[in-house]
Amino acid sequence: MTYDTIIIGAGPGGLTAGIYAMRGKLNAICIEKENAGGRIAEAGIVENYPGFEEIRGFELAEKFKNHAEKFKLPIIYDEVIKIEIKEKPFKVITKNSTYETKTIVIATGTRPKKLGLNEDKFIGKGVSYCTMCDAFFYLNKEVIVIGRDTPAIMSAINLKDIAKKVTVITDKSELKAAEPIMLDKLKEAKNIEIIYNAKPLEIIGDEKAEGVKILVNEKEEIIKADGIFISLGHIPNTEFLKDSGIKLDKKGFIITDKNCKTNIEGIYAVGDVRGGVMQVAKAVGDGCVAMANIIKYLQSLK
Ligand SMILES: Cc1cc2nc3c(=O)[nH]c(=O)nc-3n(C[C@H](O)[C@H](O)[C@H](O)COP(=O)(O)OP(=O)(O)OC[C@H]3O[C@@H](n4cnc5c(N)ncnc54)[C@H](O)[C@@H]3O)c2cc1C
Repeated sequence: MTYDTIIIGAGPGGLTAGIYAMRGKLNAICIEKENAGGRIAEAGIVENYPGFEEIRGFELAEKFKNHAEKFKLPIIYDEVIKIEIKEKPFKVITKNSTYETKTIVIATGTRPKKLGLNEDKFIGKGVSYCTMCDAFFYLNKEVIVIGRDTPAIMSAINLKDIAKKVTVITDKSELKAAEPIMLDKLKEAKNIEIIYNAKPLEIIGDEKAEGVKILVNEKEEIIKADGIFISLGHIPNTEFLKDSGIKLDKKGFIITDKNCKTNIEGIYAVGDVRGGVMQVAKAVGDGCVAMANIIKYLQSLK
């Protein structure tokens, strides 16, 4: 069987594309390797997705999944390991099967670059990878940003007007910014302190993160804070596209046009995997735009 469309990834972007596909009466499936709902399930409270003044991340993820299921989007739990697009129909190859399709939506999101220390047990308990999402929980409190260059600078700038104090810990001897104006903002802020050449050794705390142990000037030190933001950047989940022919930028994000179309006719990318702003509202908007264009494209084939 050849599907009209296969959506890879069941996060907010993929599930929105799925809802539009089912309402457009396409023969569609969505393939998800972990949990339908995507990364928003990792968020504590979400306060910036319109229509929901305050909702827990996992509840919003569940709502996206239930909404797609209401329109009978089939979600297949499997991991896509390769796509073959040189000939039509395209082939989507998973660990367990091979599917044929006229169009593809890539909605595989990103994963955060990790510190590689003991941070996993503190996620949602004082450790976050997302200032845009979680800064407000540290209103008038002290926070640490661990990172390098633009991601760390952006996090510190996002936090400086909310937190009482921001301590940036970096293992570099300087921070390089994508735009020099960012460095001006960093220097102007009276509540940002930067500790250079500092190697993070361990997040400290029992139930909740309480600070970071660092090695600086050959001495171990503990920097205490109410919250810790890890800002080392994001890694797009695009390894399975290696050698596929789909154009990626130098960081591995998928290059698209304003309609979310990749360099290949019939193949679209939505949400975080396109880079730029990484928020649910954008992923949902992309899912809608991509599927509306796929529906037009499929009609043009008739
Ligand atoms: C802790 C945290 C808090 C956040 N808070 C907010 C917030 O308050 N507000 C906000 O707007 N945004 C927030 N975000 C960001 C938001 O979660 C993302 O912008 C959004 O989930 C992106 O949706 P997406 O569909 O592009 O990708 P994702 O949600 O990342 O979904 C991608 C899906 O693809 C699947 N997948 C990946 N590779 C494959 C493969 N090879 N085969 C099959 N499936 C695959 C993944 O398992 C995943 O389910 C937060 C993120 C985090 C981590």
